[in-house]
Amino acid sequence: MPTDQPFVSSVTWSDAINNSGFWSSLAQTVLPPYVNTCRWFAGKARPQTGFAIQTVHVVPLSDGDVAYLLILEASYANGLPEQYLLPLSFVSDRASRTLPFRLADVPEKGRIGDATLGGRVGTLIDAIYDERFRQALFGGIQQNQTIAQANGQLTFHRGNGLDNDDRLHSQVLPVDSSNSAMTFGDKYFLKLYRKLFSETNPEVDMVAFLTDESSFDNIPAFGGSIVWKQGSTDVTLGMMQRMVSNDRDSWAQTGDYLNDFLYAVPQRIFSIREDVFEKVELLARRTGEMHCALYKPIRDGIPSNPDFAPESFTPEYRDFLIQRFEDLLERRYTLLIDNYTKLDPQAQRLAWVFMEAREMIETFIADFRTRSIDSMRIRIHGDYHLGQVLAVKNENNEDDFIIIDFEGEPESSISERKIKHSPLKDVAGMIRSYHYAVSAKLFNSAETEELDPDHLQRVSDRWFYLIRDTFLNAYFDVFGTPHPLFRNNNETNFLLLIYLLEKAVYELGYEISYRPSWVKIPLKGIIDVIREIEKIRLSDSDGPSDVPMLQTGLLQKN
Ligand SMILES: Nc1ncnc2c1ncn2[C@@H]1O[C@H](COP(=O)(O)OP(=O)(O)O)[C@@H](O)[C@H]1O
Ligand SMILES: O=P(O)(O)O[C@H]1O[C@H](CO)[C@@H](O[C@H]2O[C@H](CO)[C@@H](O)[C@H](O)[C@H]2O)[C@H](O)[C@H]1O
Repeated sequence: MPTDQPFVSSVTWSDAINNSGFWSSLAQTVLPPYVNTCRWFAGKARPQTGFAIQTVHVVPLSDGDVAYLLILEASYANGLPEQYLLPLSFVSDRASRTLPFRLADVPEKGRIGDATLGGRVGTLIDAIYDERFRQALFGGIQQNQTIAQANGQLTFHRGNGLDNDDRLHSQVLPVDSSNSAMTFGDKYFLKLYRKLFSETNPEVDMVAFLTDESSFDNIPAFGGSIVWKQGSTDVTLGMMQRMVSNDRDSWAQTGDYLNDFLYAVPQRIFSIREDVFEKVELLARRTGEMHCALYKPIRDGIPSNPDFAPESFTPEYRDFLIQRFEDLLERRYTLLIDNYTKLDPQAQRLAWVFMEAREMIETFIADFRTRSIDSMRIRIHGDYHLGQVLAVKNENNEDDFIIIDFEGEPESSISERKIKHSPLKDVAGMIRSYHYAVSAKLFNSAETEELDPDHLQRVSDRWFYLIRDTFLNAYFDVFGTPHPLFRNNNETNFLLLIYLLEKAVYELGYEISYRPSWVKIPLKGIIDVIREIEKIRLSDSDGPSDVPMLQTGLLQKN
């Protein structure tokens, strides 16, 4: 618990809803130190100017008690305020014996602080750890409930993936991430979104669409959602899906396969097991099938669902992508310059090549404005990598994959996340992820510590190129080319390079901020694309000719 001072108020827990003084006092005392310890709070590193409780919703519990859903506003010295969801329960010492859970089982991260409310001594906890609250959410979804609130309504929507179940035992998943997850009887998975936006979360759109309007089975079916309706604005608070019994995610699975590969490297044996290629092909097929399911062409001039109707590469989209890329580049170059001296010499060399290539990259991106592109854009996963795919057994006990987490890129706004892209953006995400997997394994393992880095780089590249090409071939086989999504190889190559570069540049910021020792991985990815751009530039007679050549000498040493 982050504060030792108990929160004392003469207001009782059940009367608190109507007492604004109670909430402002809570927001100024107990909540700031607590929220700053929470994994889901993204504002920890920003200068904060205060917290306020913007809205409080009541959630009635089965025993007559209540929990509250707080919409907490965090304000900063710079930039716009952010809204977070904080569910709150009060466990009084007196009532604790009659509850269907033990306070002692609530983990430290779920304990907000001791409190005495209306003379009752107890503990304020994050209500996700209160079984009664979890059951209230589940019951609300099952019954399509609407609970009127002072500020709008709390509405629960039942999805097509829900059966008629009796009470199912619930649990909070221990994974620490930017959201919170709970499970119901190993059958359903409910995610509560912590950072809120005044729009429907793209994950709900995507999962509901794939469940209800496609035959794509490799996602957990849509079980329902929890929405705060405020006039015409829908704020998504949570989403339920079928729970998937899984071994691990594909990142962990690929890591295991890479262990076998890694152990042979010091003996100068290059060996990839056949089943590794089979897994890569299967994942590529599932990825292609997902994109086919998201491609709903307009028939007789009428889209089946306008939100998912394919669109062309309009001038507006091109401008948006170029602007977004230029802003990203600007932010990354600044970050790189600020952190340059902290990088090791090898990373500094790679960073230098990236900095030298700025003009060439900008010209390559700008070329996107005028290049002829007839391929179409659709809604895509948007944050696709190996960690977003669960390794499962299907009903015939065969290996398969289930795709999760359709929320989109965490750095982007919700409107941006709903913009249609070429599905090659997802393909680029997965290719980058394979590059990460092999690089992280080969360059961070004791087994290869003594090996010549240039040799290791060649081995790593060889693994990556084989896997990448296996993935791409199996992916395109799903469509048969040409396809409206991939009109010709020229367009495909160009778009793939753009999205690969964008992803690697994005990752550079993620690694500088969170895992500086991994910074070389995206830098190497960026430089690989730069080399490809070079090749295109030299062979493309229509291409720009006044861009300075790269200092290729720097590229020879990785
Ligand atoms: N339907 C599901 N069934 C079982 N486990 C799931 C399901 N969805 C997600 N998970 C597990 O929960 C973790 C977090 O889910 P994810 O959707 O990635 O949430 P976040 O947006 O918080 O990262 C996943 O890595 C996976 O282990
Ligand atoms: O938390 P999210 O899944 O939304 O994604 C963020 O974190 C990811 C790391 O967990 C990060 O992914 C990068 O590292 C992965 C290996 O840990 C690798 O597989 C991905 O290809 C690479 O992009 C992701 O970029 C970030 O948004």
